[in-house]
Amino acid sequence: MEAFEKLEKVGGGTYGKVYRAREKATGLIVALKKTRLHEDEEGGPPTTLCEISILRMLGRDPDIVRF
Ligand SMILES: Nc1ncnc2c1ncn2[C@@H]1O[C@H](COP(=O)(O)OP(=O)(O)OP(=O)(O)O)[C@@H](O)[C@H]1O
Repeated sequence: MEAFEKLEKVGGGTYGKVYRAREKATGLIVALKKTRLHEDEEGGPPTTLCEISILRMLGRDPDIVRF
């Protein structure tokens, strides 16, 4: 999170908030999604892991971040 500067909130879904943000190193404007993580769920919430795995599958698009 320290690598990004939050600019403003652009939306919110069931699982978290989405911010317009700037990557400090490159100046790139990105959508930053902050999800609620529950410490008692080992490895993270299933819905968040599912979304990350789908984004990884789409990872060849230059507009989608790589994990
Ligand atoms: N890449 C993006 N660029 C601009 N706005 C975005 C982006 N991603 C999300 N948003 C905004 O944030 C909102 C919430 O997105 P998020 O992915 O958290 O939830 P959702 O999938 O829309 O809803 P839910 O999780 O409830 O099904 C979106 O409706 C949209 O307004």
